[in-house]
Amino acid sequence: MSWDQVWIDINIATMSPNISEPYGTITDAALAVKDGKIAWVGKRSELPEFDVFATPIYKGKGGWITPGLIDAHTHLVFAGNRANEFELRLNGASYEEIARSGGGIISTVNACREADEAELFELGRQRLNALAKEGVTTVEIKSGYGLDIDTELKILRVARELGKHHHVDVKTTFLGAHAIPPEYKHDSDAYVDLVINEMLPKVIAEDLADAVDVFCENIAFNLEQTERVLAAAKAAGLQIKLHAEQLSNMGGSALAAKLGAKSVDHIEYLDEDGVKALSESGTCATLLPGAFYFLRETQHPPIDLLRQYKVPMVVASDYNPGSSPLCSSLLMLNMACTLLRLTPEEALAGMTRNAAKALGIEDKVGVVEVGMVADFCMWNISTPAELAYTYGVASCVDVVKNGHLVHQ
Ligand SMILES: N=CN[C@@H](CCC(=O)O)C(=O)O
Ligand SMILES: [Zn+2]
Repeated sequence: MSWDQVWIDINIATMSPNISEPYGTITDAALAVKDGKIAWVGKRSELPEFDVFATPIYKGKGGWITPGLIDAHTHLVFAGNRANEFELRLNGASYEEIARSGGGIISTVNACREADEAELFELGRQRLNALAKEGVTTVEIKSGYGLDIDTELKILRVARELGKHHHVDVKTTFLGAHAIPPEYKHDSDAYVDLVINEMLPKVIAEDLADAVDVFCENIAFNLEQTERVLAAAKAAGLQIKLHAEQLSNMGGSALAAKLGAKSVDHIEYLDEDGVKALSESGTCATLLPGAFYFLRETQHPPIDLLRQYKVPMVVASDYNPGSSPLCSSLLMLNMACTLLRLTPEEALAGMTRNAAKALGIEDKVGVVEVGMVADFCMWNISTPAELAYTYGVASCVDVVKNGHLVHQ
């Protein structure tokens, strides 16, 4: 056998649904990489013979390999911060009150309109580095802090550039319908027209987005406006997804499911009919424990119903300056378990296999299987549950991206 690299002295949490062990585990395992793909995976004792002098061999010292982590929901290109609103909330103001009084998303919009591409790129790069150090190999980045043509395009261009200059793969999402900008305060339908008729065509012409998202909420866009944006995106051949049922039950999830959305995200107020709709359409449910924690929400997403109807659950950071200023994949695994009561295995599936599904890349990444892209992490842990159990002890010792060992 001729391989580019071989890993031994390892255990593997493959996260493959084809292996019935918890985490799709293979203990005393080996893994071989060729041409950027996983070429062989299985028991060390069954590893075919290969040229041990010509092949780099990496020894995992009994640690664990997992698929590279996938953060399927972030807003990590933004300027400024909202520490002042954190203080306001601690003095009694609610997230909705701050948004309605012109703060919230709009204050970050003002900062992003001021910032140039170089500044946004550098801020984004630092945040991407922080996620990469914790084993993230693919990230989704949304626009939505521009709310005018130039700034929305600027943010998406920066996100695309980050993907070109960083080993982490970047999937981009156009979220022009994130909030109603002050200029359209009294005519939100006209803003939706702008998003559909002027922004979206430009986004498509420059190939700046893989997907389109909307914030369907009483402080943002109603159901009819949401449907208009998502239908236009779908007609243009883009993937669709939705910020839905975060602060109230607007029925956005069922609408998104009907339109074939890849995921609905937040979903604290999702009801059983909404869960059934997700199940029928194969739409993923993205849980954002960082926002749940930081906004001190009391309404829990319907985890038991999602389990009952076998809806794939995704866990993401939602990294953003307003509702989740927490740039950490591992912290999200922990919070998904402690706050939302996922099992550590469900949480890890939510940042690997199911996250890949939410981004439409499940045929390439998200599990350690032969033929998949060689994106994986080597962890200094004694059981995969440790990834969710502990926090703050750096345990990601190696990252392999597209078959290359990353030095970070
Ligand atoms: N919910 C809407 N959008 C973001 C928050 C954005 C902000 O507050 O800046 C979210 O996913 O939580
Ligand atoms: Zn979000």
